[in-house]
Amino acid sequence: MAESSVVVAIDGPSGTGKSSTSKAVATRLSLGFLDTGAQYRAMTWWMLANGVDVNDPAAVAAVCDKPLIASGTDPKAPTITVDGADVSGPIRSSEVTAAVSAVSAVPEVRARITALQRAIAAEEPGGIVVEGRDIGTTVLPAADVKIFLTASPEARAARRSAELRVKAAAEVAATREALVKRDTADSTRSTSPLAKADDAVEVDTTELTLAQVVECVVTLVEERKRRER
Ligand SMILES: Nc1ncnc2c1ncn2[C@@H]1O[C@H](COP(=O)(O)OP(=O)(O)OP(=O)(O)O)[C@@H](O)[C@H]1O
Ligand SMILES: Nc1ccn([C@@H]2O[C@H](COP(=O)(O)O)[C@@H](O)[C@H]2O)c(=O)n1
Repeated sequence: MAESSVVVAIDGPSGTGKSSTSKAVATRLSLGFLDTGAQYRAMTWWMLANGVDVNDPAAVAAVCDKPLIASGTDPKAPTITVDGADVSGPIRSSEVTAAVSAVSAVPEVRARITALQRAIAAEEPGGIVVEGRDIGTTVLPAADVKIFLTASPEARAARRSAELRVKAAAEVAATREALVKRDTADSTRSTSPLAKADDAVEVDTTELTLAQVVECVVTLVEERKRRER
């Protein structure tokens, strides 16, 4: 690890705080930030916009090299574009969220997006925080620091519901069900499933505030940098 450069991989299930933590850690340590879920969402958005049957892996594989997906890595203002158009809003729609696990399970999609992620990480000379599901296991197995965030399904559903301003008990329960369903699909696909790398540090965020999680990760990164000196 070069003195001034550090690569941090943050993985975990949905709603565990990967994006919020990664952005804050990257800002604190002046590193780049990459939201890899946004890239799978961008691919999914393009498939839906172009009438591709997302439940047909062969159809998805046949066209997944067509959209030009680009990510900006400033943690204070990350961007995601498809063929030059800003898709940061549309990729968060419920249609995209419901379809993304099917698209991200297609090996050809993963091969293309993994190559893109590695290229982006390599272009950040000062280092980067990359968050997703398979960063520590597959995309950047030599990352300097690997974190696997977890939280109970109840805590995650409560966080996501607060974000979406959902209050009714039935809607919170539906949010919980949707999170668990996506985690199950992401953990059981055959190519590069959601998994903790053997050398990742697991942080259960259920009872922690976001500030506490950020502090914990910054401490782990700084300890690693000290060991390297
Ligand atoms: N430790 C925490 N305590 C309370 N709320 C948190 C905590 N961490 C994150 N949050 C909130 O939970 C919500 C989900 O966080 P975030 O989007 O960072 O999770 P994620 O793991 O990246 O989710 P996804 O994988 O679905 O994109 C956000 O509203 C965020 O502000
Ligand atoms: N490294 C990754 C990151 C994400 N995915 C897939 O994208 C979906 C959306 O991710 P969010 O973080 O935006 O919720 C996720 O459910 C996975 O299907 C992935 O496969 N690998």
